[in-house]
Amino acid sequence: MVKALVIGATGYAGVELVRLLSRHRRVQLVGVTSQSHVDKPLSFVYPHLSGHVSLICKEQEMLDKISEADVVFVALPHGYSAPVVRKALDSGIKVIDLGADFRFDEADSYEEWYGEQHKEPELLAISVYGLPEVNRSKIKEAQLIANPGCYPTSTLLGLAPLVRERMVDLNSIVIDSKSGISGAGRKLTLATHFAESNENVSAYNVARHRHTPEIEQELAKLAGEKVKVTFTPHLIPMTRGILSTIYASLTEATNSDKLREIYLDYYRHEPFIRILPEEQWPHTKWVYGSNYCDLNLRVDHRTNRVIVVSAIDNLVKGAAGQAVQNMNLMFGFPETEGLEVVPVFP
Ligand SMILES: NC(=O)C1=CN([C@@H]2O[C@H](COP(=O)(O)OP(=O)(O)OC[C@H]3O[C@@H](n4cnc5c(N)ncnc54)[C@H](OP(=O)(O)O)[C@@H]3O)[C@@H](O)[C@H]2O)C=CC1
Ligand SMILES: CC(=O)N[C@@H](CCC(=O)OP(=O)(O)O)C(=O)O
Repeated sequence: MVKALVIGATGYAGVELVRLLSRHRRVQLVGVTSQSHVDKPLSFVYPHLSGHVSLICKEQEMLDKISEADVVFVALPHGYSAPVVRKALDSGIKVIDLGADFRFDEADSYEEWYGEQHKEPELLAISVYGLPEVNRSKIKEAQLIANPGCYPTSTLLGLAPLVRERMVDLNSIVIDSKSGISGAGRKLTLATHFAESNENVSAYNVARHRHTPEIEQELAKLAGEKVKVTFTPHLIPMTRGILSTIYASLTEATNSDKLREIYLDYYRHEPFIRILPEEQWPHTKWVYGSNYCDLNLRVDHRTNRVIVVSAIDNLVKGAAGQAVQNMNLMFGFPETEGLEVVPVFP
């Protein structure tokens, strides 16, 4: 059994990790931490866990527990992971960080887009960007995984085959994404207030969302050259899910059938990627609660552009599920272990 600790278990990403890990046959949860619910049972803070998880929330400083863990999941707001990650790595424990702290190759990019100094810049050299469909072999050897952001996950999986094959103009990519409210975490804010978010759709952080450089960095690795994208996120009144609609100009005339074949081939061994039948366009409800990323695409011959649509559950493939998938790879478990759930519908 692998012993796991979840730091920040009382957040939406952390509690989703606890839900998945509580059913994982090869994992024993040995500790959960919280900032504001110390000494309360986690199942009191989140009653849906009653009867499944009996752990008491501890304060993060109680990291002496760390010595008995084999893996530590960190689900803290960005900027807070670094000291925990350092401590775990120094104790020889593998780390999967769900925040943004270790996603960039360069500390300068983090500092520019997150507006604060990086606290452990030297660890960036050993962190592996945890997108299994792209980085599987590196993940297997990693000590530190930077779990991708939810918007980048939906976008990169939608674009990887086209960008790796250089079938699109790398300066023409436009990404329009819509996220459910849980993407903003459990903390209360005006933007996520019911009266202000219900029956409302709005764009935010236009031309300056912090996931833009993350998407560009990973696309550049696939393409072998710099990529600049236009990325616009929207908040929409649903609980979970991200739908990304991606537009790009084709470098050569091609047709939808040919591109579909490329996608089917590229993802043929991927357990969590579903290329939908021709007339079915991804719905967030079709992936709800699951680790799937549903994709479909079509060529618009009038404009010679391809349109790719991608749907994930932001808390599963966009966070906790992907983290479990990464843990499975790091420990040599079957990649789908603990993640074989049928999406909840309707
Ligand atoms: N929500 C999502 O869809 C996704 C989130 N992520 C990432 O996961 C991480 C967690 O996000 P999310 O779960 O949404 O956020 P939440 O706000 O829901 O949870 C944050 C967690 O961190 C704890 N915490 C907050 N501030 C501090 C602090 N100063 N010191 C120690 N602990 C603290 C909270 O404790 P308490 O509850 O006790 O206050 C809680 O457990 C973030 O880095 C986020 O970027 C990644 C992908 C998707
Ligand atoms: C709706 C909403 O607010 N979404 C968050 C993205 C959440 C996320 O997963 O991003 P990280 O993993 O990088 O934190 C945002 O736009 O910042």
